[in-house]
Amino acid sequence: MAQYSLVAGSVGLITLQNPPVNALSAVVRKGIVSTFERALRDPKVKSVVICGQNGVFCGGADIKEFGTNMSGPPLVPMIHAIEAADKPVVAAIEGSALGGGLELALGCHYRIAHSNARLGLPEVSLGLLPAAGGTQRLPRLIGIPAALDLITTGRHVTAAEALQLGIVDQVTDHKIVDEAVKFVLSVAGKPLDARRISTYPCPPLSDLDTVFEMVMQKVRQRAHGAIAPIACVQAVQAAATLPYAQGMEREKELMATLFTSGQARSMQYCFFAQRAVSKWSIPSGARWDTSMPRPVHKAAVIGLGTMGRGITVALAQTGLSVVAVETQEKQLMEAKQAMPGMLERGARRRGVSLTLHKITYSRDIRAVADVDLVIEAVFEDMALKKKVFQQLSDICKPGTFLCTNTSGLDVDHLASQTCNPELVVGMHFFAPAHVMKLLEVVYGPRSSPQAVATAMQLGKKMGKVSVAVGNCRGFVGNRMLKPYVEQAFFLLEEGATPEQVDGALEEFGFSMGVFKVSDLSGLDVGWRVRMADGFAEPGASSGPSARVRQGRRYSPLGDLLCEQGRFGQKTGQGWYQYDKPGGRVARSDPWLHSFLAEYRTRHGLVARRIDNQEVLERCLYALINEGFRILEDGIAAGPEDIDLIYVFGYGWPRHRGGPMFYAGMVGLTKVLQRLEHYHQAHPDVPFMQPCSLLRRLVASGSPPVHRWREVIKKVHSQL
Ligand SMILES: CC/C=C\C/C=C/C(=O)SCCNC(=O)CCNC(=O)[C@H](O)C(C)(C)COP(=O)(O)OP(=O)(O)OC[C@H]1O[C@@H](n2cnc3c(N)ncnc32)[C@H](O)[C@@H]1OP(=O)(O)O
Repeated sequence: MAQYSLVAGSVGLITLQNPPVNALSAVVRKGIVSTFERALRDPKVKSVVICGQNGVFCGGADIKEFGTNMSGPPLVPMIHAIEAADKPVVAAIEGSALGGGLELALGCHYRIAHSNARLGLPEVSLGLLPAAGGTQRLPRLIGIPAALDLITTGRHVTAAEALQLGIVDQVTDHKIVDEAVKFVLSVAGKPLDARRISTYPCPPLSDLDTVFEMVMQKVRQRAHGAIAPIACVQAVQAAATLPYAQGMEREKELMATLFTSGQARSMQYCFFAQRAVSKWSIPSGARWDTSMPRPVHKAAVIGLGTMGRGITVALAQTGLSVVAVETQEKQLMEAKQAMPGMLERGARRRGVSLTLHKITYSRDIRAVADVDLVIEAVFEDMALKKKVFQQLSDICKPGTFLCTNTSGLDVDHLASQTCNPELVVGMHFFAPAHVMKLLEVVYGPRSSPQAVATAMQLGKKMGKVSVAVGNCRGFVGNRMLKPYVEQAFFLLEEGATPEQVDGALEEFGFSMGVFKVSDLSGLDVGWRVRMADGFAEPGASSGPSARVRQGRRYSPLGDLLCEQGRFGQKTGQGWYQYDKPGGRVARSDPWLHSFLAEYRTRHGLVARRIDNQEVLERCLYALINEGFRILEDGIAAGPEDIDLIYVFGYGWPRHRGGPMFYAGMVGLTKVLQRLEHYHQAHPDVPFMQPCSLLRRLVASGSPPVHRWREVIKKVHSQL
């Protein structure tokens, strides 16, 4: 609702009240309309201030209302009425003014912000555009280039930047309502015509067509198939080329298309999924709201390779004291040299100034004796990690949490090396660890609720999307990756090329196809794992049984490339070729194509024409099927956990909502049928055998994704 009061004798104060973010629900809109009419009617009232309760102006339209029969007064006429008023209206902004919240403020005649405020039009990240006049008013106020930047990226700006851009008229450190009242009294009686943004002409820009062409090209490239950023550009183009009223019509038209698109549904699902996974619960019964995290003031990182450096930077950026340990002199020196640059670039990326970081370096693991939490990030080798955990257990003060950054080794086995296994959890970061948003927090059967809560909270502090997952080989993300990569290899054997497979996946929306990712992360990483698992053996990749391992179909293609020293970007050759070792631009490699042709001949395989539909179905449905197994095994608590892991850690396009949500969009019956079809065609590929949870969901009438947990609960209760 909206509360009304009269202050300073002549100012009508409207306070938005809808905790926690004062979203513009139907009741709030109704409240604004009625209180505003009251203020206009009251002859005592000479001006109006609009603010939000509890330190937040407004988090925008109520996202929960989208997809329902929206009732109550619509935003656009409400904002027009505010702008048209003949009494001055000031928006008093503190906390957030986002989406519809900022659009409401843009309808006011003046805007004052507290220095803590963050403003933005983030609708694009919900698959929408700012359709309450935002695409028409913002370019008129701050010019086309700046408006395009804010609207197409959805980025939030600080009060200081908002002032610089001209979005707000004043920034204050004092109480926002007091300042706004003072301000509105000072402008009483001044003409308002020049304060109505909708009447402004769009600031002229030379060579408008070229500007929009270039922006559109850039936005399309970044969008990976998402339609909202493109609609945002089109709406701003309307602001630049049409009178306001026609521009508003165009905004409405474009919004209508987005609003009903599957993409908007997917992205809004991701928004709520992100909040849902922070409310974690694990099979032991421990939960986010009953498990108290312990404060972490000082942390340590063991091992300063690529991952260790990134983790150290991510910890230091949160203001923690960090002890960085590396036993090898050369690696330590390199890390010391690299870290300041990483911190500087990180500050620039986050738009904050570089502060003094408290990192101390040591070659001696005993330097971690007094820290609250250690993250081990040494080479991915169980024997080495075991040794480190034994040492840590001896050295660290009682109660220190011991975390491992393993990407798939048994966390419980590491815990068993220590005197206090309840203090051990996995903290699986993704490279580069100071940039990538995902963190898998891996609990073992003995991890204490406090250890899980502490790792989850530390992740949040580091700005990560932290997802609690159970302990199994590869956890969630890497476990699902295995069948996906396996299918990609099989497709090459059957006639596809890396370019075709990657092209199909990139067209689907992945920022990089599976083979480009493999080249980037290094083919040797998977090779080492396959060797440890007894799949890849030197010499076994070319014999008559090369394509069968442990009774199932196997492709030794990756092993063969590694045997040739083709490790990807780092060696300048992998599935593609690069201009030099460390090169980044993938080029098609004729050698690889002849190698594939020879390989097929050697194994009596006849290349066939494979269409992109088959590429997508085989790679994605194999991955999704494993996702269902993970849910069935209780390794992930719900589909949201899996979806966020894929969106934030594996480049799954957000506008497709994550693999499990996508399966629901495609239709579970169809996914099941296609898996059955492919399993029949490839009975020696166990990953294609449909998971029983998927069958169960289909048998239960394919409920929507938010109801899967009920079915999963039933399955677990019957075990
Ligand atoms: C018909 C349409 C016409 C016009 C176009 C207008 C469109 C819009 O305005 S779309 C909405 C645009 N706004 C946003 O995208 C902002 C979304 N919210 C946030 O970014 C953040 O919540 C925040 C920065 C405002 C606050 O962050 P934080 O303090 O970290 O809190 P949480 O994110 O955990 O949120 C707390 C709580 O509030 C719920 N919530 C937040 N924003 C909205 C919203 N706009 N509508 C509905 N609910 C919202 C969020 O889900 C959390 O709920 P739970 O506690 O139940 O998890």
